[in-house]
Amino acid sequence: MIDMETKKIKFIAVFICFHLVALVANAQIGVVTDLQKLHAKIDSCSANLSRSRGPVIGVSAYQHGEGGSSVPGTYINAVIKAGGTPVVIPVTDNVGVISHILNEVDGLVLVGGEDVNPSFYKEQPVAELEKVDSIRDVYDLTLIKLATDRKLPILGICRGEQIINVAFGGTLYQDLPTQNSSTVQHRQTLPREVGTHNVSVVSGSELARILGPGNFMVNTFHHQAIKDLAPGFTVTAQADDGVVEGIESLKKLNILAVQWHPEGLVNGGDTVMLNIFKDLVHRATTYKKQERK
Ligand SMILES: N[C@@H](CCC(=O)NCCCC(=O)O)C(=O)O
Repeated sequence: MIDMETKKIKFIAVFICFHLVALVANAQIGVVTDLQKLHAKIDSCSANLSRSRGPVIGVSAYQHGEGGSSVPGTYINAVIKAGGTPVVIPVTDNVGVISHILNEVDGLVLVGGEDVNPSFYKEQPVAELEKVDSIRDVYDLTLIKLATDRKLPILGICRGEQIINVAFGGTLYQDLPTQNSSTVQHRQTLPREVGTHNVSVVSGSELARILGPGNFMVNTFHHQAIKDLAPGFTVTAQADDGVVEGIESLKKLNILAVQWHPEGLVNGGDTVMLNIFKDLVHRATTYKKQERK
């Protein structure tokens, strides 16, 4: 018969072990310049580290240099802080490669970048259209098609929100200042860790459940925005001038997107905006259990 005292000791022992594993799971090696010390640090991490990390989150990239791919570290760090395991998806037009990678991830982040070619929403380019990367457009649209075929959870950020809208039949203002001028500045010069304009989150939306209802100061780095909302989506946040700042899919799809950069605010210590990434990790964890068993 195990008496109460023994039960208490066992509970405390399990509690301490759990927190030790959680601490080790976030172990960072830091800067080491001696090979033996580096190997010792790696070995000191628990063998079951990979099992204690969260779902694998694919992160889209920019084309960089001669056919290279890159993504700002703020996106990567926000996924890690939220408990996910980020993997950068190389920019390629090889559908087999993208398909193979999406078979191995549990969620997807579509990051920011260049203007979307207006041909994808059947418009002629205006003079104020900025840099377009047609290979990046095809890559992002391929990611969206293959990810939604798999019912993968998606988080779109800035350009990511815009190209999701285009992918499902919506359109964009090609240049806000000339096509939808307002007093709200949508391109800040202050660092991305600083919010510079207000957004109102629509109560009853998933975004309101994630952030809480009401108003938030967000950062802003865009001159385009959603004009006609794609069918099957709803607006979840707007700036004071009515510019769409958040959308989410209705029913079947599993897509949430924002025009601002929560990863930049997270980089400045914003724990409320971290909840946007924690929501993606939660959705990815559910996907992993239900769709990839
Ligand atoms: N070109 C579009 C989208 C702008 C955008 O994604 N900005 C962020 C770039 C930096 C980053 O990826 O963090 C527009 O101007 O509206």
